[in-house]
Amino acid sequence: MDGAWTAAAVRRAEAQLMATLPPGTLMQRAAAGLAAECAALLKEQRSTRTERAGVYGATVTVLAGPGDNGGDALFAAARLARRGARVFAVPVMGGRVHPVAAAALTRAGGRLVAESPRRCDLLLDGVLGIGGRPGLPGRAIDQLARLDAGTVVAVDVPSGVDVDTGAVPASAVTADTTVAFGSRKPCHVLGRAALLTGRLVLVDIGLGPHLDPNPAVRVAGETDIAQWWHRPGPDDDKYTRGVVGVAAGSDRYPGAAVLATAGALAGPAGYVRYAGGASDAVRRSHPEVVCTPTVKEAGRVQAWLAGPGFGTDEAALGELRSVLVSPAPVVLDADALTLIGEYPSVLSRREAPVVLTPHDREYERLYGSPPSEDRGAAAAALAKRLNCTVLLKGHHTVVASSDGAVWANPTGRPQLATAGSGDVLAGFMASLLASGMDGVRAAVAAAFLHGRAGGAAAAGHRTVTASDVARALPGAVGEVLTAARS
Ligand SMILES: NC(=O)C1=CN([C@@H]2O[C@H](COP(=O)(O)OP(=O)(O)OC[C@H]3O[C@@H](n4cnc5c(N)ncnc54)[C@H](O)[C@@H]3O)[C@@H](O)[C@H]2O)[C@@H](O)CC1
Ligand SMILES: Nc1ncnc2c1ncn2[C@@H]1O[C@H](COP(=O)(O)OP(=O)(O)O)[C@@H](O)[C@H]1O
Ligand SMILES: [K+]
Repeated sequence: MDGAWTAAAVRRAEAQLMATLPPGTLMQRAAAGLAAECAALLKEQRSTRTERAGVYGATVTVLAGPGDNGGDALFAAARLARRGARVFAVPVMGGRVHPVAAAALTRAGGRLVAESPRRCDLLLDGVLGIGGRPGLPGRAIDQLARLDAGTVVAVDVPSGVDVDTGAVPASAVTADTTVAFGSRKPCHVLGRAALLTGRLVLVDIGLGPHLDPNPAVRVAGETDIAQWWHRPGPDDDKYTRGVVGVAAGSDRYPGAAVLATAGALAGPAGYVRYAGGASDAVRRSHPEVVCTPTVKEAGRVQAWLAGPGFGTDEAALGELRSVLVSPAPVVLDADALTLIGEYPSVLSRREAPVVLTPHDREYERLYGSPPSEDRGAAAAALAKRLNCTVLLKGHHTVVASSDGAVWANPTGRPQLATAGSGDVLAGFMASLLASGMDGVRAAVAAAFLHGRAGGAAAAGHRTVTASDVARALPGAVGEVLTAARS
């Protein structure tokens, strides 16, 4: 399991590490990694001035703030200047810059200027790092507005974001690449700041052994998911692999039933039962699913999904109650969330795990106000209040457990925002629960694999439908299980 650490946690780890090293070592490690990444980017890109790719002759502009973040940027720029780049550094906070790094840059042939050429091949954002408060100084805003950069590289974090929460309450840099030192920070994986981060490159400066083993935000990878996955063995049968029940869809919305069962079929459970008013449509699309009209007639299952497209009337409320009296873990999505918002008491006295999967509007129905920009805290607050696991959907989906642990999903892309894609996710997650995975892991793994499937389905900029995502799920599962073995 990987993670993201707050500014304070990074500083504690840095202090421990720095005590073992000669002064300036860490900044040189950071600058060397940053310069290497910039050189690689310049090799991929033809300079607008020289029409040649590479560091030599490329124009590099540095926006330099007053602290060590500016220091990293200036030391890295000095390395590029030594390799023949034309470097212009613009101090953006009243002329205050890291003095030793600025001297290194000028020695290497770079220039400190009040204004750089309007066009540059690479813009280094060294305005603010983990010492930054949200927002940018006015001079940085002006420079960003006038510069035309081939590529924007943020040093450690995109300046202006709230490093610890991923909120972006004021102006901030939009980076193509962010080169982070030592560890991820929450702004790289949460909220709008994660979008401004662009591609994330981690430079190892030796911090790992000094970081708190409990990161502020957890980030699952292929190895975690492969470890959690229940692989069928020779003694398994369809029942021991888990039976998943899907209470979704209706005469009016048969599609939700078809998509939710498609998601469930892509998971590890051995048997999918469907309960609801869309049996004909489900049977036509998925002959392997066993259908009944109601939850009570469905028999025993190891996990339920309830909600997508099943309506919010009395009958739907009755079906939701039937699901919630079963001792099995449940995923509640879509209409079930609306019903929970109206009748929160249906969740009381429930002991088996519940995973709620709201998007922002559903969150508001459940919590009474929209999620704050601190999406980790927002998901955790709802999870605590309702004593459930919460998967808060969005461009960077967040999972929170009722005890306050927050996970950020590293996969996914905007093409997943397509009607019915949430139904597929919910069905798939219920199958993970039925196979024996706990609520938090099922939510984290489902979001990860759903994002991967969306990515595979959208390869080559293809338009993606929810059915495409469902079809791509088994491939995404196979890829993750295979990668973790090799
Ligand atoms: N501490 C270390 O050993 C290392 C730190 N490194 C770099 O150091 C950075 C942190 O440097 P600093 O602690 O000097 O802090 P920053 O460079 O992030 O910020 C400098 C100062 O800017 C001012 N400031 C903050 N927010 C502002 C705002 N919104 N508007 C105007 N002024 C504002 C504050 O006075 C702050 O102390 C990291 O992000 C990383 O880039 C790396 O060199 C690796 C090693
Ligand atoms: N901008 C975005 N970028 C990436 N993924 C997104 C974005 N917006 C939504 N998603 C994902 O798309 C899915 C949409 O689910 P949902 O809103 O429930 O749709 P539906 O109800 O139509 O099935 C979720 O997995 C969500 O995380
Ligand atoms: K920065």
